[in-house]
Amino acid sequence: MARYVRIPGSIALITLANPPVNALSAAVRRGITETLSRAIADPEVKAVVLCGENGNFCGGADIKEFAGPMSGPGLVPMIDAIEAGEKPVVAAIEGVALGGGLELALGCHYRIAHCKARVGLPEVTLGLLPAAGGTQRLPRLIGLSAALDLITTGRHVSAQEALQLGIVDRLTEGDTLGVAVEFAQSIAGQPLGSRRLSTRTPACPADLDSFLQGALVQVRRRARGAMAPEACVRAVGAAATLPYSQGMQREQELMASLFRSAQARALQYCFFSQRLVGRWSTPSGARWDSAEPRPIRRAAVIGLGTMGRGIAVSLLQAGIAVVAVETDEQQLEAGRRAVTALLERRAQGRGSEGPLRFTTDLQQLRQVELVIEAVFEDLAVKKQVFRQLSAVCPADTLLCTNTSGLDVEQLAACTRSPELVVGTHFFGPAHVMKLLEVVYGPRSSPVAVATAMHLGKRLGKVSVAVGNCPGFVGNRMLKPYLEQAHFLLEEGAAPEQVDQALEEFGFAMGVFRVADLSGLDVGWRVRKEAGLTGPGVAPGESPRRRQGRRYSPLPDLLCEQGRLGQKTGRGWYLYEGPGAREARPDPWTHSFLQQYRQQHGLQPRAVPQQEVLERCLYALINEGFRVLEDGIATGPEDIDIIYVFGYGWPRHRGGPMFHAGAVGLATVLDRLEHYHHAHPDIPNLQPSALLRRLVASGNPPIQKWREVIRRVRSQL
Ligand SMILES: CC(C)(COP(=O)(O)OP(=O)(O)OC[C@H]1O[C@@H](n2cnc3c(N)ncnc32)[C@H](O)[C@@H]1OP(=O)(O)O)[C@@H](O)C(=O)NCCC(=O)NCCSC(=O)/C=C/CCCCCCCCCCCCC(=O)O
Repeated sequence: MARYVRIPGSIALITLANPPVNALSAAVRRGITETLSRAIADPEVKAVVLCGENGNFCGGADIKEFAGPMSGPGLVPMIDAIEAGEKPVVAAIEGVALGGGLELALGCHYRIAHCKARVGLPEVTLGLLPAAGGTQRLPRLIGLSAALDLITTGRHVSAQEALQLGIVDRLTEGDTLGVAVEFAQSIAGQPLGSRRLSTRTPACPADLDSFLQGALVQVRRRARGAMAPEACVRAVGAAATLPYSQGMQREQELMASLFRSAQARALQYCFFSQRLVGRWSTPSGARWDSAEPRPIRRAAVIGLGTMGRGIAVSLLQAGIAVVAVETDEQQLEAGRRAVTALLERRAQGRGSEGPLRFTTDLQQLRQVELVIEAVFEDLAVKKQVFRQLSAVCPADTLLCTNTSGLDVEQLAACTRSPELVVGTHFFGPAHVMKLLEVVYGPRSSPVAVATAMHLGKRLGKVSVAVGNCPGFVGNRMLKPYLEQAHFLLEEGAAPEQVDQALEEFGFAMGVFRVADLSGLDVGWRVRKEAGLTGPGVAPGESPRRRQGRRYSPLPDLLCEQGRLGQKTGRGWYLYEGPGAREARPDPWTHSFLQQYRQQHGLQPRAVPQQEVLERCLYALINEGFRVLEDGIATGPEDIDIIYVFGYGWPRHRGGPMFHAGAVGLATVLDRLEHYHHAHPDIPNLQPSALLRRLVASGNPPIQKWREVIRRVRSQL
């Protein structure tokens, strides 16, 4: 797992060989330890070059090993041995040097990188810290402040920035290995002194205490409730205040507190799930490894509202030529201005966008290979657009809809080639948010799904393939969550109390603050169309019952009052004025709720925080199990990735389905049974068959759920 070659000029070349990213598995660590001893023992060898196979230096410790007992040589003594050796070791960095990979390079005496390489210490994103000396050596190399930034964000740094920061000594545009070997020859025999980073003193800000205090406040704000960023600050702080060996001890202690934590497990699950969702399949047998995506060079976006603008920007930034279409000149002009402004704002340092054209003429779509419709969320309007598109575009054009939950199959039915219709559900702002739900209908062809999934990847999104049903995965599960939040208000809770419980759980914003931000009229329109409120409601129907089940008209009543959220300066909360962002609890809302409860004979009670969390989250999770039963998502990982990337679910809690497993499926079942017993008129609280089956199967680990799901589906 590490190859050793003697090359002319007294250089030993050690190559990490564990494709695809040369992760530091036990075998690789053993290989490095053995080959290094060999180089040190060989009197002919004057210097060593360390590189990685396959165009990658090293992607870090082998994350798969973290789940089991760690064995084999430790990373820390291995890296210490490199640094302490009397022969210079040069790291030749191509591709990535991440995590333990960069720590390994920091143990080397020199670092030479290819200009396209990336380096970083992303351990924090896995719920860990760089515990192979990274928190102690990096501050000694680039100063405390820069090291803290890299270690607490885990961001990847380009080779150019790495050179500026002083992480690497030299860049090359050509043959990295050749340059490193030549360099190694040139420095052989020179004293190593301060090239050993552990011997240096880190450069620190003048007021260290308040600097570290500020850093703690900042990381707490950024990732509410996450343990690893705080531990990173403390470990880097130790580099500033303790001698190297004691700092290393502190680093190990802090790592031990994270290593087996539930948060680290959740974050590592997210890492692998993000990759797993790329290996999609559909019930009709289409698969990621057999369906060939079509190349997309020219696309069109229909509708330049907020979503359409973001989608156009996203396509352009991926180098795809875009025809942007609006219905009339005025809307087109507004769209043009908005898209141009977005591009200008994002252009700094880029400027490799595809060409952009604006038009009101659908005939201009004859040359495009893919169209994304992003018009008003109204089935009749969208159907009309699809009919027109089908008439104008070549028959083999892929037609995508950016609906957030309407029936993709009904749109497909309006076209000549229904097999080339899929949903591409972007999340706003579409040029920023990472999630793309790719929705296949019963007739979507493998090539259509593959092309949309591949397009998502090109746009830098995490794409998840899901089946067609109202709301797809994300919005379908959101419905029971929102519903519980409204019921809790009826029963005595205040919006800020519900939000506080959810924010303490880790959401950046609670449900009511999100509703105010997105606009309460969005859901109002959907409920009107569904006949739940407005003129479609049967006369004489009780305001608190719809279609035989409990219903809360609270959000409808707010909309009727013109309280649409931030844009009107009032919603569930009160704002300084229309468009202002700071939400303040509103006495009006409190007295409105009081009157509402009186009017409906509801006795308010103190709702415990635990109940807020359980009812909102378990109702959402229960719907997740139904989504799995129905085959709308293939596995729990699809749901979790959708929620982490699209709905602000705290990543360190792994996603709703992972959370259910972490709490214990039997507990979730028990609490749902309890709440359903108390509220028999809320069908969403009735535990799903799959949840029952998983509990009966002995609460298997989430990686084994798919087997149970297959059995349940085959029986349903
Ligand atoms: C940028 C990447 C490297 C590459 O991206 P890309 O080209 O897009 O490819 P991917 O699809 O992402 O990856 C390809 C496959 O490779 C797998 N992969 C990638 N990286 C790793 C890895 N590090 N380990 C294992 N496998 C990896 C990936 O899963 C893909 O396979 P598949 O499709 O899933 O099958 C990108 O991959 C990337 O970003 N990788 C992760 C980089 C990273 O985060 N590195 C940091 C890893 S953590 C680390 O390095 C830690 C170092 C310090 C450890 C010290 C350990 C000491 C233990 C002490 C224990 C103390 C307490 C003990 C107490 C107790 O026992 O109880």
